[in-house]
Amino acid sequence: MKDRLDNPAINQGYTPEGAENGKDGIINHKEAYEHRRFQNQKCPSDEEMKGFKTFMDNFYQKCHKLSLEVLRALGLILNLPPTFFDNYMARSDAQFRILHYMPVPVHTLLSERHARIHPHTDFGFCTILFQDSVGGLEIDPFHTKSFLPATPIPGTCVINIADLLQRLSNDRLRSTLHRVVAPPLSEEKRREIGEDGMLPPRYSAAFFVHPSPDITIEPLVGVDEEPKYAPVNAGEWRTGITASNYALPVST
Ligand SMILES: O=C(O)CCC(=O)C(=O)O
Ligand SMILES: [Fe+2]
Repeated sequence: MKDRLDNPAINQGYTPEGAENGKDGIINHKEAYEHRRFQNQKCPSDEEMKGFKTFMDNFYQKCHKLSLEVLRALGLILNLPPTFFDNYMARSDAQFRILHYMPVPVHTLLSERHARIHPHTDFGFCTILFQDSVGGLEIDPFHTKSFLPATPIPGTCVINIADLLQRLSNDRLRSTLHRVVAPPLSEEKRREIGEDGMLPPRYSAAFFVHPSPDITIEPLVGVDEEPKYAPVNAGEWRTGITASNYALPVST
């Protein structure tokens, strides 16, 4: 398919169900489209989908602005000056992902080998997550395999810390382990769906905030504090993990 995401260095386009599964062997039931700031060669044109690119570009800009404010707020917690993230974010090219989790048989999603999205941490700075009212998103704040529902609250979004902020903050901020599984169902809903019925679809949108690709992420340490992580180049980090998630060669 011409619109398919196939280049981890660009990480833009459409991903069908089954193309991105967990390394833990968990099968993911989702499809997604990724939009970028500077490169959108695989975005459907106005002839193919009228107004889609304009809508995505506009929403993207709003999320980009919000991401700068979120980072400023997180910087306050870390005692960093308000301009600290300016250079980190000057050439930021976040990945805006829209997700469709298709209807799936209840018994499939309740089996351990299946999920809407397997347990993982995101790997940029942080993620701004918008979810519909269906539910099923869960977080494991202390990485103890004890997942709690992140129940949808109308008019709000979820902010997840991701791996590069954990590294930069030398573990002061912790990357959020999360997954999407079957939503909690009332007895009545369970009866209505039945043992062999289908769970309703779920829609969400994730804005993955990544720093400028040329930046080095090196832990900020105090006097007498040891860095827990080696420095990494943000662009190589992103391309490497994307290639591994989609089982694509790095050099395509
Ligand atoms: O759909 C969601 O709520 C979560 C999506 C997610 O975690 C991801 O795409 O990395
Ligand atoms: Fe995620």
